[in-house]
Amino acid sequence: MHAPAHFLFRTPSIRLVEREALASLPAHTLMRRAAWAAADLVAQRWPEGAIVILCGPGNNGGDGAMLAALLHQAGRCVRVWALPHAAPPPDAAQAWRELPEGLLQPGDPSQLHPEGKPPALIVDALFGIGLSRPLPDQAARWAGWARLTQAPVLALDVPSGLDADTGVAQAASIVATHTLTYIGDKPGLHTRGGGDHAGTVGVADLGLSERLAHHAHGAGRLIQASDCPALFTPRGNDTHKGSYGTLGLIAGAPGMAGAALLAARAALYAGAGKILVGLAEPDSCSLACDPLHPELMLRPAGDLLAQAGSLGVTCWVAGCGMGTGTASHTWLAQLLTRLPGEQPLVLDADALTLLAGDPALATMLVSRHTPAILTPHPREAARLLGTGTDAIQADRIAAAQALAARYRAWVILKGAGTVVSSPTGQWSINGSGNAGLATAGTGDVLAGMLGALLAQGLAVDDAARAGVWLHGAAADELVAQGTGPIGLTAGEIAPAARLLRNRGQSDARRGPGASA
Ligand SMILES: NC(=O)C1=CN([C@@H]2O[C@H](COP(=O)(O)OP(=O)(O)OC[C@H]3O[C@@H](n4cnc5c(N)ncnc54)[C@H](OP(=O)(O)O)[C@@H]3O)[C@@H](O)[C@H]2O)[C@@H](O)CC1
Ligand SMILES: [K+]
Repeated sequence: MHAPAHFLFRTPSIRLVEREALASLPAHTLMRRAAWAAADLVAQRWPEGAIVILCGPGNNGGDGAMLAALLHQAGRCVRVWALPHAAPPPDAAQAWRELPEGLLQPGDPSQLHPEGKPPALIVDALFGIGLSRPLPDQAARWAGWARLTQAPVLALDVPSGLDADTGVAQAASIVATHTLTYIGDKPGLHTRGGGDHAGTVGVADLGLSERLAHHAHGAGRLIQASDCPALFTPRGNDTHKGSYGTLGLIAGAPGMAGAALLAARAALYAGAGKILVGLAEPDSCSLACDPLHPELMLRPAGDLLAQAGSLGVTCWVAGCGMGTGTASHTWLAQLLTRLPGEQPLVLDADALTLLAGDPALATMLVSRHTPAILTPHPREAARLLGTGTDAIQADRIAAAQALAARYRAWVILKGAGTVVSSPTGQWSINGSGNAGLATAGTGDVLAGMLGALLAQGLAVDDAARAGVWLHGAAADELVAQGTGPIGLTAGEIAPAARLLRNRGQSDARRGPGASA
């Protein structure tokens, strides 16, 4: 539970550390360390069988060539194919000089056993962090061949074709089952296409972790269970419902009551003491109570807001299926400016659309003392920034930071590898979750969970990180049980999250050694 933070570094920081190390270490040291780290991994993970290594024209190709020499010395059957390289950089040139004769193959790896056994392992050393344009046709063909073999693929540093900073993958990118990344972990391996292309990610720091630590101020973090200790703090016996907060939820316009119930039930399962649901319906509620969860208290949104002062609400969530009409606009403005005190606030879905459409609401949000949490998906983020979804997805970290700065809020940019940014631009990427979450209602569940954690007194930064991690981890738990990713339903996430919190809490009670 107390693992050190797992940092993520963008390419300029990695390049800086690489340059410092190259200047102070004997020639070729780093590439040798990179190749040794890969050779160790291959020996452990794929101890037998033939290995194909695909090399590119730069230092990533040099890593591959040096790895080939080491594996050959260890008695492994290795074949190397290389893209044309006129004048490789010095480290790579040295690696090619050291490559034993006979390993470098002419032609194309697809000619290798066309109908026969695939190699035990394909190593992708085509391109690393130096890829600056579309993959050349030959590399694209080799990547396609590697996919067809269905052999395990180990990418050195970065799967070729995947952007190490943004996770944007070219169509022809290598799809790796494993990635051994060098010096420090990289955001592009964990957001957008990173999850699909990098497989299991390991880090070889090449002895540079201390140097890299000097650059941690601009780095991000991968959110893991160990970053969310507050989720697993054991509850005291001498507590009551008031100890765990009262959540006020403004959600569920006519036809969208499901969104309100999903969010409210998720908040209940995430441990909120009391939940008041203000249904976004004009006069009276079409739903008197939730028959499955009569614990939830339902009333019209207007009534809930009018009574807010006497109800002791400790956190508000607004937006899930709330609608974007005049009444919803009024309720949102009321939430932002006219309630007694200033409780933590989560804005989702329709609340974000309203915000994007009215600068006056944005001004109210920015004027809050305590930053709110915004939970846009990429299309909502595009509306909030006045741009297109493609621009958001082209650099999700930059988009989350820009949103956080513009609205002076915590931003949770949803999607594969959810990005969290603080109002001042400190960013993290969620390390949990899977494609099962790509279904209606999961956003409502996340909003409800975040509200519940805030209502229970978590600080906004802890709640933002813990909420996204718990939501993703619950989906991972469901997949592990066979309930997804296909057909996972949003309503199943909350009970799985409850299980994880309680399991982690009882592990915490048992003390060190127990797993969350
Ligand atoms: N330096 C060190 O000590 C260490 C480095 N390490 C390793 O080096 C990797 C970075 O090496 P790198 O900078 O040489 O970049 P890399 O990814 O090999 O590719 C650049 C080459 O590809 C070319 N090129 C680019 N795009 C292209 C395209 N579409 N189509 C065709 N060509 C294209 C580009 O040509 P140019 O753009 O210059 O014309 C250049 O020749 C890093 O990921 C790690 O694996 C580790 O060993 C640790 C120690
Ligand atoms: K690579």
